Amino acid sequence: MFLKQEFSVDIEQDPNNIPDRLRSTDYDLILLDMNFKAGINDGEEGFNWLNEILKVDPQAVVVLITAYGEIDLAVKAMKQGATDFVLKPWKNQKLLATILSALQLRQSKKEVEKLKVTQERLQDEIDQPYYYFIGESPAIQRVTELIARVAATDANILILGENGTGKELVARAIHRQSARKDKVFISVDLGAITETLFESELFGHVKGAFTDAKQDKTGRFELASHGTIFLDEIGNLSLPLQSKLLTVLQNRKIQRLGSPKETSIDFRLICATNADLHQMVFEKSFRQDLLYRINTVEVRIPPLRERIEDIPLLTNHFLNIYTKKYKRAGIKIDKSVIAKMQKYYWPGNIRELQHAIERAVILTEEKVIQKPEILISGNTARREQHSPKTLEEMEKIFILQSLDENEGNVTQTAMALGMTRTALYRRMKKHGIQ
Ligand SMILES: Nc1ncnc2c1ncn2[C@@H]1O[C@H](COP(=O)(O)OP(=O)(O)OP(=O)(O)O)[C@@H](O)[C@H]1O
Repeated sequence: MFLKQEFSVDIEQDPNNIPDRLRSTDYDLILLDMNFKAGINDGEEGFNWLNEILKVDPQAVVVLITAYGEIDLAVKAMKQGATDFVLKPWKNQKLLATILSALQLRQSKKEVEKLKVTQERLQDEIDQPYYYFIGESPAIQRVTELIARVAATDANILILGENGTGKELVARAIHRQSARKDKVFISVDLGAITETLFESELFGHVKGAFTDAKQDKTGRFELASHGTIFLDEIGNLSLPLQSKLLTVLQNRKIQRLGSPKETSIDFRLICATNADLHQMVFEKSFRQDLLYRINTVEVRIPPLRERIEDIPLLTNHFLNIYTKKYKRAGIKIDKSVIAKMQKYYWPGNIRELQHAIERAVILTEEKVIQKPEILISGNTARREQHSPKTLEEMEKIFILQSLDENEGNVTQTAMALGMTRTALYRRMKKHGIQ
């Protein structure tokens, strides 16, 4: 009755029900009597139940209470994992003080648990090889400048681009240049989370919230506290999940599944998608209010085929990485092969280029790779599937095609195009063609 004035209290008369109760409810503290059978007062039962409790929840905070107290018993209790020991008859104020300090311990244990998970995430981050965002093309320069400008603000960012264009890399670059750089960067692939696990993954749950919820779980938003949360493939969210996410973004509060408590969270939001969200809004498959909430600034990353000037640079970058990794120092790629690579469509963008180079480094027996087949599987004419949007782009493609037909011979290409070699070189330089 006394404790009920301060706390929410469940009373259990039969200790045999303890394990079931612990599995279904997350108790902050257990006040455990030591003798349950008439005539037996050696406290052994109390010790047995203490062990059972700690088996179910090693983090449990248990205060033992008994009328038959001796120092020895108290010492034994603490050794076996009890948090404190209270003697009957108790003094209310003393009992309250004991309980409050035990609750503080419980809070600290929870904090430690959360920090452990955050620490693991940070370690994952540190273990990630740090790849610089490489590119000199005007298109990429514009992206780099935009990153620098928006990173310092806390604005919500939406990164748009085809698969493999470097959206996650850009998100990490924004985080690294922001005031939150010393805090955690949490990446969530929404495309990989099932509908049923969405809430539990993102917002967390408390023990017993559903059948498999055996432990409390910290959600990704809570983990991202004071840091950055990166929601990849946001275009894959179903409409009901979009509403749930919107509520969190509006209130900046989360509620763990099964918990009545709301927790305020401070995070910076970066989203990415390869889908055309504006079109999806038009088709009513993406909520307009959610789009407005996430796209304070939009960063568009152009596909690789629209910045072929970067191909030699990226090729060198990945060659460096993989020749080191596979101990194949000295492998080079012939210029003619690079020219062919610049004509390829690269549907998988930089990720495809990266994998192509890794594969080539593993497979090649030559010091200088002369055969484009080892790098590009498709036929280079696939570029034609992509219709140029500007005159500039058309000119570039035309020059590349002509160079291809003339097997890279600049004099013959210039003749075929009806221009001088110098004029052709000037144009090739402008378009970043090697
Ligand atoms: N400009 C770049 N410089 C160096 N490496 C890059 C660049 N852009 C992308 N990469 C590399 O290409 C790979 C794919 O990049 P990332 O995962 O960021 O792409 P994404 O657009 O997020 O892909 P998806 O849409 O499939 O999630 C990564 O290994 C990344 O390091």
